[in-house]
Amino acid sequence: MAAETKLQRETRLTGNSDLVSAIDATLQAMLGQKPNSVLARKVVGRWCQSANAQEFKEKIRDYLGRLDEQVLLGFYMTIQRRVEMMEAGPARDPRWMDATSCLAAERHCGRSAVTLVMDDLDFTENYCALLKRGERCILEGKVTRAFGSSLEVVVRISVAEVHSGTLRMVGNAYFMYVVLKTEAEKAGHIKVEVPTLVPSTAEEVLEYGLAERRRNFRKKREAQVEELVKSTSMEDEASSLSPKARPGGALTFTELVLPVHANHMGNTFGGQIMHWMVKGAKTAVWLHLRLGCAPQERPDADLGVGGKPRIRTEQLLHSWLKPESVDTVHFKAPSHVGDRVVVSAAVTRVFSQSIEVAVRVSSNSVNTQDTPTEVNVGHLNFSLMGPDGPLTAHVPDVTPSTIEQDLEYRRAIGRQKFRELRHAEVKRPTPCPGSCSLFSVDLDVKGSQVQEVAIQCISCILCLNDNATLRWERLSSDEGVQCWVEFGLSNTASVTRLKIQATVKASPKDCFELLKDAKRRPEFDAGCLEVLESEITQCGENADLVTFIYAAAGGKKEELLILRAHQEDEACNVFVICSRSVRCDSRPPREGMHRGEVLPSGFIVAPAPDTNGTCSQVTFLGQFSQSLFEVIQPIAVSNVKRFRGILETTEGKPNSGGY
Ligand SMILES: CCCC(=O)SCCNC(=O)CCNC(=O)[C@H](O)C(C)(C)COP(=O)(O)OP(=O)(O)OC[C@H]1O[C@@H](n2cnc3c(N)ncnc32)[C@H](O)[C@@H]1OP(=O)(O)O
Repeated sequence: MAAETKLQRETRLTGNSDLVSAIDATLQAMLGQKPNSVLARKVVGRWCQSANAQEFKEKIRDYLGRLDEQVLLGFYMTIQRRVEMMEAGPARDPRWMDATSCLAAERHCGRSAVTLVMDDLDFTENYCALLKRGERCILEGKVTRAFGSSLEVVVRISVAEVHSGTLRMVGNAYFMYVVLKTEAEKAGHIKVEVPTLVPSTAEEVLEYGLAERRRNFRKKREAQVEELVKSTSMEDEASSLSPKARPGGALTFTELVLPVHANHMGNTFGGQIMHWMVKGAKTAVWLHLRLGCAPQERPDADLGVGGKPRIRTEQLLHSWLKPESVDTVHFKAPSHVGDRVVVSAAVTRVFSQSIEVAVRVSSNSVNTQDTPTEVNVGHLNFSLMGPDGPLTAHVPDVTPSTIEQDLEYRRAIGRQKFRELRHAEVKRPTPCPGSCSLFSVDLDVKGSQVQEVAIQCISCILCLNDNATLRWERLSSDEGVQCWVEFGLSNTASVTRLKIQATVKASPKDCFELLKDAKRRPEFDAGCLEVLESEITQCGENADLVTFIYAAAGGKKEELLILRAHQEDEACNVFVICSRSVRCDSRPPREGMHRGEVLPSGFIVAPAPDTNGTCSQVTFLGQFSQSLFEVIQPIAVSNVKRFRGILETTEGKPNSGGY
């Protein structure tokens, strides 16, 4: 895309009515004047022509010369922030995230599905600053796990920096979807099942496990918040109801659901409801801030929640709200085109680093005006940012005046504790340099988890073999050994998969016995230098934990801690053995040795067609990071040839010599 010229940018921004009316509102507050969109447009134009705040101050002198210099400099920052937020629109607009997650959910189910819950909306980077015009914002939706009639989808937001060619993850959100029943299914009380999802890569296995935990948290949220409120200390309770009440900023507004607000099923688009909720929440916070400002004549009248001097009106002009997190937004019931959607938002509590707003949404059709149905509830958290950093500690807290406000105020602390608890529990491990954390899973050898990981590993290999959506391209066919490659999405984190197949003149059982014997691995695997026999631990009947010493790229040695899982189907004469790297507290990396890691890979051994079980079809399925592909592919092909060589010359008898 050709870069936008300065003039094109100015034309675009001065023609943006949202931006112009926001600047107009700020000017009205600063100058105490009537709406004047012509002036606002001119100010935006001058801002576009200025390279920095100083230049802006000079250029704007004829319009706003009477304003204090500091105010003008702050005003420059305000416009900058608004433009950044506006340009980051697609990334943070919940409508885009909802549409993305819906596409992923419906693709998996092959039928219509609706949003039930959205949560864990987190932005890890200052996405507004990253997402400049001309950069590509990529929203990727992926099903993490299917349950019964529901499934979880993660939406990852990244920014592709066109000039540097890098892809940076800036945020993510999780959605629960439920498949929509047909009229016949509803009438017959038929239970609908979503197709199961078999994770294949380590990343998917990790998300798969965490999805279950996240679901449990969602389901027990309300009860657990109540528990946490009960356990809140007496000091917190004492700070609640007070005769000197200062209720949180609150407002209610009504929206008419038009066809443009509805999704392809005629329901109000979940993302549209979230958009209204965000609008309501932000306005409630601004009201709270406006009403809670220190009076000009007594600037030190009262303190903010963090014990800092209360925020002043002029500071508000240069501040902006940063979304911190969105607690579970639960879509309890649908609303439809023609409904009146009523959004009520109220600030419930101000913490030293965040401001919580409760938003309730109800809906009713024109003939049920007096009996609205609650369709949605959510809690959104913001922090107040100024040109020099956070200002939340300067914001006055809510002092509840009614029993309902008091209840919400207490629950806010329960919700905050719940958020912390959930984050600690479902947090994805962050890679630490030099340690194996990219592809490995954490393992407690004595726990039941070993069996679960073993089964997932087997499923992963079977899924790779059977998955009709994978695109295998034939790479080579040499001495009866065929090799295919499957390239994933070409982004930095992507994985390359390799399939190698050969017919071996030996029974599937003999092939399997050779593969299963960890000590014999170096006989056919050129990279495997040693197997630490004293470190082979049996984990139940179908798995073992083995430390291998491998030759890593560059000739250095590295160790791999591998969980090997196997499955024997004697009746069908089909055997599967696969391995993946793990982390384990009882087996830390030995001193001076780098611990490498590998993604799940393995062998499927089955009778070769038309050989009556005397010959086997051996299929190797491997997954590697793309950078290693060139090195690994020829080694993997030659390993399969060596493996075949051992079995065809020595009949694979245990310890019968080798190479
Ligand atoms: C185009 C983008 C998508 C959209 O925008 S859709 C528009 C926005 N969404 C909506 O309008 C949906 C409104 N909600 C509804 O209509 C109903 O709540 C909905 C989704 C049909 C479900 O109703 P029911 O069938 O009565 O619910 P149910 O109790 O049988 O549960 C169904 C599945 O959901 C699960 N569930 C319920 N509460 C949960 C929670 N708090 N956290 C996580 N999962 C939860 C429940 O376990 C069940 O799943 P499973 O069958 O066990 O897998």
